[in-house]
Amino acid sequence: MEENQILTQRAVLVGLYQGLKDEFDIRESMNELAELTLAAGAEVADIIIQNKASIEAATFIGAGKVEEVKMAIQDTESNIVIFNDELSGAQIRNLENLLETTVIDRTALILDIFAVRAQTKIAKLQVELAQLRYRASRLTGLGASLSRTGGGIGTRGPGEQKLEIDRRRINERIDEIRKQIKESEKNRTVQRKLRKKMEVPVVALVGYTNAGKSSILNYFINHSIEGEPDKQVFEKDMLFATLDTFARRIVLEDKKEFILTDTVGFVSKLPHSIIDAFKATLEEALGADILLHVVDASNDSYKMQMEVTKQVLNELHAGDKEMITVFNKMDLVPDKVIGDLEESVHISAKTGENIALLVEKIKTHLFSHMKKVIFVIPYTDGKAASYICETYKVDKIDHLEMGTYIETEVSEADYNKYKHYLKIEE
Ligand SMILES: Nc1nc2c(ncn2[C@@H]2O[C@H](COP(=O)(O)OP(=O)(O)OP(=O)(O)O)[C@@H](O)[C@H]2O)c(=O)[nH]1
Ligand SMILES: [Mg+2]
Repeated sequence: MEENQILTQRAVLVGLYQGLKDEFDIRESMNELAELTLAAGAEVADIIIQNKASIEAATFIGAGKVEEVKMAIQDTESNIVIFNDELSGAQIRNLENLLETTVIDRTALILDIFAVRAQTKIAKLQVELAQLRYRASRLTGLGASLSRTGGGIGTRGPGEQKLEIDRRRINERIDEIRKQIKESEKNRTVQRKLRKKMEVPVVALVGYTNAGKSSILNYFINHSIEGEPDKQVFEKDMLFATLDTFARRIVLEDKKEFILTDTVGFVSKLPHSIIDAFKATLEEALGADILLHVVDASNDSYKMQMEVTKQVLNELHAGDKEMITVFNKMDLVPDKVIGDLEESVHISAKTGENIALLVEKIKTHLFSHMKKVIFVIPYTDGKAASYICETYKVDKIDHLEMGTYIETEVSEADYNKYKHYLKIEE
């Protein structure tokens, strides 16, 4: 029953822009809204755009446009209207009364996709948190919508406690989820500390949804010399295929290793509630030593997508992190002159083109400061010897008369700190 209802959902999309200069932007934005609608499992029946200098307080679009939308609903036998901008609770209620059908906004649509895609416990909690926040801020107007049941966009959620709960219960649930998220964060922090201690550097893939982040991670997993090919991550040609941060250990041919993490993709007008709810996991990923900003070079809107990614990174205070821009899907771009940034590389996760170059760049960033050393540490400084052994990958260790002999590679800071123990060449 429910499946059927989802399949037969037909949507009229409505967008508003102000002034001529935004005309191109609104088309880009509406195309994306159409893709999001498809990703949520509904069909797009019609797209209606209004150019209007000011927003109508009660109905967002003007009265004439409301009539036009109503006609479109009837003509196309649609049963949902999706607005490209965030609506207030009152606007949704007014529009639902006038249009006599379900009205949702872009935020609710994105939240809905997230609700369906969330797999792990933490992702489910984060999505529920975002949904509850969205609902809490619209309680006054959302009377009809809140009691909607029966499946379809706008009614799906990870928990069963999503409908007909009043503000107090919503707040209670928000507190409860926050606690649970914090609890699982504690475990992650322990893991992160462990990693830091092992000095395995971390590289994070970030970027617009569908850019190819998971495909790049899978390519690295396949080519890691201590491979765990069964640990491939999910990649698919759809928006928001990845909702969880996955981390995989990658070992390069020269035995240098790093952790590569995949993250949730970004999209324009990514709801604040989502950024907020995913902040904890995103911030963890963004604590990486370097970010790979993955761009779908074959997408006409790639410049806008790069801008959006940068904005979201700024919002997460990761805007000035070390970053390599990775133009991906170059196999689909016929003339290969695209965004020539200084720290950029043009690859294809599909053909493997230029991945070797990307690896070189990653290595330069992660390991160029490392120094090959031979220490002989006297037994009186056992602390230093055990620190070196715990922190770095030791190539050779021996117990000589004068002390512990260690061959390894250390950071510049530790090189300076322990240089008095360097083995003196004879
Ligand atoms: N032709 C081509 N397709 C690619 C390339 N890299 C990825 N794709 C395809 O692009 C689609 C999206 O790839 P994903 O790796 O899932 O993208 P993502 O960035 O992880 O997307 P989200 O998880 O949704 O944020 C898939 O269908 C991939 O097969 C590439 O280099 N060339
Ligand atoms: Mg992905």
